[in-house]
Amino acid sequence: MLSADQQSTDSERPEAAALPIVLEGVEKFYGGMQAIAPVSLTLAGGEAVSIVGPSGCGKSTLMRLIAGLDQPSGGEIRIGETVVAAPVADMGIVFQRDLLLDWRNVLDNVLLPAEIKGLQGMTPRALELLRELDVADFAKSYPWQLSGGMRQRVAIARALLAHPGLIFLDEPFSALDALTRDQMNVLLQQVQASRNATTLLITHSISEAIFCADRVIVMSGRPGMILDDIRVPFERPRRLAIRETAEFTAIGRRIREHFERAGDLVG
Ligand SMILES: Nc1ncnc2c1ncn2[C@@H]1O[C@H](COP(=O)(O)OP(=O)(O)OP(=O)(O)O)[C@@H](O)[C@H]1O
Repeated sequence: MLSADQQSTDSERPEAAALPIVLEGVEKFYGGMQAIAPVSLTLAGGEAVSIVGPSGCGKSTLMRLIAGLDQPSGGEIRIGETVVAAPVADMGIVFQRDLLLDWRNVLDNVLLPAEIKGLQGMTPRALELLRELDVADFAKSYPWQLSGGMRQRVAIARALLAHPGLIFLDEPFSALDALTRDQMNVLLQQVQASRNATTLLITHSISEAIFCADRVIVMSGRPGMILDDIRVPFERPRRLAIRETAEFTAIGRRIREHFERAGDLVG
């Protein structure tokens, strides 16, 4: 017999519709300092987009503006038909620091957004996500018992819990060792491929930006502006071996040349 928790329906909601994101002349000043020069950009619903650029060029600022966590100094951001003026409800977000609560076990960490939003019966959904991210065996463990890669898997599960139509990832893997980061890149593109969410990934890694995205936006040093917008042609699911192909290498070279020209080095 199902428990009361399992009988509820929030857990079975369909994936949210993937929404397009439109930026028109978006700029940001902090005091007299221009962090972002006017940026215009359209992300199609369901598109997986990476933003790569030198440190301090405004990548995180841009993501915060799109997520409604900060307001632009000029221009407009729309998600679907709605102008962003407050934190966006339909989003899952993953940061470099996983922000897991050490006193809650893994399952309860994943369920935290459901508690905050008052969603009922999300335990089956949370367990299903932990299975998808290959950490179900650790559902009753505490974050401090997990490796960095496992913690980020849990953070991704938490971000996906409420079926978000938008997934934002701000340098999610930059604290991980190289091998774990490769595994997480494969996992992320699997997660993207099996969902219909618009995904924005911020990264310093050119290789990660290409591997995980349908499109790479290259930003200049501060004030951040768009230098290039590159379509990534590889089919999904992707294997790490595509990084050795001439096509992948050529995209990497094209991105690197922007930074070499400007004197910025990116990993
Ligand atoms: N709340 C703030 N108040 C004042 N200045 C800020 C604030 N947030 C960011 N900045 C400044 O705006 C610029 C862009 O910062 P942002 O964090 O968006 O860059 P980034 O490209 O994400 O950098 P990194 O790759 O190093 O994380 C930086 O010069 C930063 O110091």
